[in-house]
Amino acid sequence: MAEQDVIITEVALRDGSHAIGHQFTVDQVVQLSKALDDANVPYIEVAHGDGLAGSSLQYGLSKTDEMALIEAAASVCNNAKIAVLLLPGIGTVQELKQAANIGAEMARVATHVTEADVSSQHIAMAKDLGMETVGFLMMAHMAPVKKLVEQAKLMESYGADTVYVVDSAGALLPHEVKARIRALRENLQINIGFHGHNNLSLAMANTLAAIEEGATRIDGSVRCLGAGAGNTQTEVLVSVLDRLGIKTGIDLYKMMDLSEDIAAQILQKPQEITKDSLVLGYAGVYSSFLLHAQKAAKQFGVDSRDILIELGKRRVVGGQEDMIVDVAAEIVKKNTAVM
Ligand SMILES: CC[C@H](O)CC(=O)C(=O)O
Ligand SMILES: [Mn+2]
Repeated sequence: MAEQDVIITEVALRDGSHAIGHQFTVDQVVQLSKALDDANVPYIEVAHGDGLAGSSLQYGLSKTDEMALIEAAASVCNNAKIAVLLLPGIGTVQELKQAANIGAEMARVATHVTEADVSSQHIAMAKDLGMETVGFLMMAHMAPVKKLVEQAKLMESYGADTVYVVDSAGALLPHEVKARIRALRENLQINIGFHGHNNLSLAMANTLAAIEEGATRIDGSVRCLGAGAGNTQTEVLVSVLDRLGIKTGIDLYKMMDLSEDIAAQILQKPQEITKDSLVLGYAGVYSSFLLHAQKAAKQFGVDSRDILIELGKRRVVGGQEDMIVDVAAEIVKKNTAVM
């Protein structure tokens, strides 16, 4: 029997960046990475929430240069491999090279679910750099299964070792996850992964549905330290998989301890499904939009849920963060006209 049936990537140090306004410090990253490595977590993703070079006015400025965070994480891990996320158009092959030089061993190249073709250069470069490569198809609820398969096959043809179904909005229902993973399983030769968000309280159910259909690469965030309501909670996932007899190779007690002692201290407030994170899942909006929408709601004196619902109707995708303020301003205009 294999040592691991399911391989977990811990994403708190990248996806969790959204939840804390990209304020990670070297000290936090060192503490968490060291503990995750000690708990035998195989992959730890570290980067700005929006991937390499995400630090900007558009996406939010990082407190600490992400390269310093990546280097710090790599320097304290004995077994865990450091993964980085890269969204072509935000990050470039230059940042990828830099990350590889300082210890990143896995490149996860993320595109909108219908735009896999923009990943070919970055996947090829990651392979040239000797990195393990992942194609990350975001906002997977926005494309029909056939389209998703077509896009995943493109990533496979560029050399990706794994393709992920990414439920960025936490909008997918378990039967929708099943259909997607099954179709990928039937049509691709490479590993299939799943990345969930808990906005509709379905991250665990969706993850189990994905595993049932053959996904072997799964993302989790300890203490739900991820965008929106967070991701599938890693320590809970490890417990559930253990009960199912599915091996992750992760030490459960150590995972629970680091959740309590380190991750909980990083969160500015305990992670829960709030009215706003719930609306992300309900309306199908990118989880990373949460803090931006809340900020705009405050600035314009409107209900953040109205902004998110409208963004969902307009099918706004990553990279269109400027629309959040536009929508808030339009709601004010509309409300004033009615008065
Ligand atoms: C903005 C990138 C995004 O946070 C990637 C991701 O984790 C997702 O789409 O869920
Ligand atoms: Mn995510």
